[in-house]
Amino acid sequence: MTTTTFPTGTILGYPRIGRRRELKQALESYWRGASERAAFEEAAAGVRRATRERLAALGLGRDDSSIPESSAHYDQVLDTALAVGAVPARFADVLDADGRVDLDGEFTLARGDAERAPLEMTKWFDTNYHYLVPEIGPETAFHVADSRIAARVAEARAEGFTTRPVLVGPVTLLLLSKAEDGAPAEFSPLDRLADLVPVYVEVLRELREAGAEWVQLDESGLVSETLGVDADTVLEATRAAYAQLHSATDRPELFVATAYADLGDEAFRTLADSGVAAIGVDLVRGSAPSAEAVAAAGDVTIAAGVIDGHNIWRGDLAAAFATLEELRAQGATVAASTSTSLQHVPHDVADEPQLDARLASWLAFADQKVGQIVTLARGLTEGRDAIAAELDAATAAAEDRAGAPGVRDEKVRARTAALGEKDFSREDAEVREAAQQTALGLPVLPTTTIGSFPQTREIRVERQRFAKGEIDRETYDGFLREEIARVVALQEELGLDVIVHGEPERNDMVQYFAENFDGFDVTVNGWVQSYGSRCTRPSILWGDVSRPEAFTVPWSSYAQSLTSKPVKGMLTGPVTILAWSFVRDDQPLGETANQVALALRDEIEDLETAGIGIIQVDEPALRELLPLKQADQADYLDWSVASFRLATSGAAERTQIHTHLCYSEFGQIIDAIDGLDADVTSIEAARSRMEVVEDLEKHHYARGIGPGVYDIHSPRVPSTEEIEQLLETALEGIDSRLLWVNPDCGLKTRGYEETEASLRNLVEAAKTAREQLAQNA
Ligand code: MET
Ligand SMILES: [Zn+2]
Repeated sequence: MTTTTFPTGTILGYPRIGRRRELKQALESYWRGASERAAFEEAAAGVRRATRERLAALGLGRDDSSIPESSAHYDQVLDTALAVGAVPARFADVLDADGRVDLDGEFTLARGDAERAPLEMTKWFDTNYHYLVPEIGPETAFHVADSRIAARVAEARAEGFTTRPVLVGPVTLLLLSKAEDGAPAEFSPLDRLADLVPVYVEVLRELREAGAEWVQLDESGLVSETLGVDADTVLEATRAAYAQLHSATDRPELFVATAYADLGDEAFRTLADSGVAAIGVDLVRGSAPSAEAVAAAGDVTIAAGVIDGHNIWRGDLAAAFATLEELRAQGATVAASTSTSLQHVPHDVADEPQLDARLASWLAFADQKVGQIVTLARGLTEGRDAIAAELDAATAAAEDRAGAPGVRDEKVRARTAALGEKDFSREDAEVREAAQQTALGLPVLPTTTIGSFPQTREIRVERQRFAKGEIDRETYDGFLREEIARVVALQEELGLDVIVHGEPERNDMVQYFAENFDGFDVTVNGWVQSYGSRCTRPSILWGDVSRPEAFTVPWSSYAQSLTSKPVKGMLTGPVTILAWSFVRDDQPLGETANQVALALRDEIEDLETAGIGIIQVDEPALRELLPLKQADQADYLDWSVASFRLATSGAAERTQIHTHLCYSEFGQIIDAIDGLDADVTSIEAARSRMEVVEDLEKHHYARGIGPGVYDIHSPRVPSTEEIEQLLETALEGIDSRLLWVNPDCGLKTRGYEETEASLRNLVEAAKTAREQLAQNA
């Protein structure tokens, strides 16, 4: 057994897609068949190497386990699942005769193939990162199926580093898993803990052999109250798992990291009692363990997550250091850490030279945060005086930010202050339904799409050329209008009932709004991994928000001018704009949400005036921001639902307000969805095979609803029969008068060939279902 001390400063993880998204390029080129496996492996290794070198250059130690080995080709949950052989029966063939899985097997699980849907994807805690959901049943044969994490440790070792491998811990892995299809109703993946932990013991031995002195086991499952298992059961599982891991020989020291919410004394003590050597706590979202818990914890190291891993503000460094000193004064062994992995923030503020220098001085991306950790660690070793200059500089930046122009806009403040109850509600739903039926005259089971059409290479090229000034605004707008005309014509040819303009003018559904609202700035290189090779570039919401002028109206009205069918205007809702941006942390989110809502309300008014009869306000992130603690959820749902209603309730009765939410687990927030009071709601359902219908039925959901019948996350074309089947399932729980027929989400990541084929099948399936309904009537 090793007895190395825990590093004084560390981070829980680092962005892994590469500073210039090198891993994304490598993945997509491999998937396209444009590069060989060896070239892919080489590129992935290059990203890992660059990361280690960068972190060492920023001041983390090469050989003290402070650098996490947190890379993953596709997803860290998948990596851990593969390491312990959590491969569902429907993918049994990806295992070779020795029970091992290779790179292509990994991608089959992640992306599916012609016969099989991939593993389901869902949000990682309350972030916009999506992990692949392992499917575990009573028969899942856990075994070491893959040793890549150990291989990465060895690879680092060969390059002169002692890094700290990161795995999802056993309790969290099971909490985040779903029961495999066909498992008995009472089965819960956590039932398999006793079978799983021995495989972790083997993995730990491999890691030790590869040279790891510490291992990080991510157990954020311990902080969440939204995973459907009660706290006592989780603590009991934790006790059992870590007693066993602790008693294993030939293993690295155990660092259990938790993040995204308060760990709480009880869970902290459970971990400390089990003998783990270091515990990570999120002190941005949660509070430090109590003095008693610290005193009782013996010599466990507390990795105090004082630097926000989930947002980009430079923050109050002096307060962070004071927190560390306070813990230390209580007798704790303390290390400075980030509150979460830095995978949620971009690489480097220095990559954004276009940003206003003043704004830039308020920010810290991953590399700046590593710098802050190194500073705090130095303070812990050398004393506060040694870092006084850095602490003062951060304080000065925070003061500058508080008084900067635009951070407060009195006009915006006056408007939110004057809001009253009537600004949050519409006419009764039945009244609206009648008015809309008259205005729109849609058939039963109306077909539509979620908004975006494929963003072709051509669109991206033209956008680039416009951004670079190679073509003028008029030429670019002309190109976009042609694109819209093409997409409208295609939808008419396919026979869709409600038409969209296709969103070619938007590079991103949030950034587009950030660009057109005051109070935001956007980045150029600020990519953050969303899932697999997909990245988004969150905007920075730093000031009071307002809308200078109408901006979606010209596109929607142009589309409407081309067709007699209704065109659906397309906006992104306030909660999603907040969730997918880096949001100011100096006022309650609810206040910021209302500012965004008013800006959207202005746009809705203008769309209506321009003759747009259907307006969709997307809120795919509504579930994402749901607090992990039950005690905080009611307040969140109150302000988030209110902001949507504030945005939409100015609409006339005859205007049909749609909303769209993707990602499952709707049962948890169905009251809130109902509370949005949208006339029609489209949700993701194809991948989870319409599980959501049961929730809707139980809830007696009474307004328009479109559970997705076409999974747009993979290039697979669903057959007409398959869609008919899904519609049949939907009709078992949903009144035909309320059911809409649509894909799970927007089509922008898809190619035209598969999109056309899929939509053709969708329209065909709707037709058949309509005929059946007519026959049965
Ligand atoms: C992630 S939700 C996407 C909704 C958007 N209207 C689109 O179709 O792309
Ligand atoms: Zn969506």
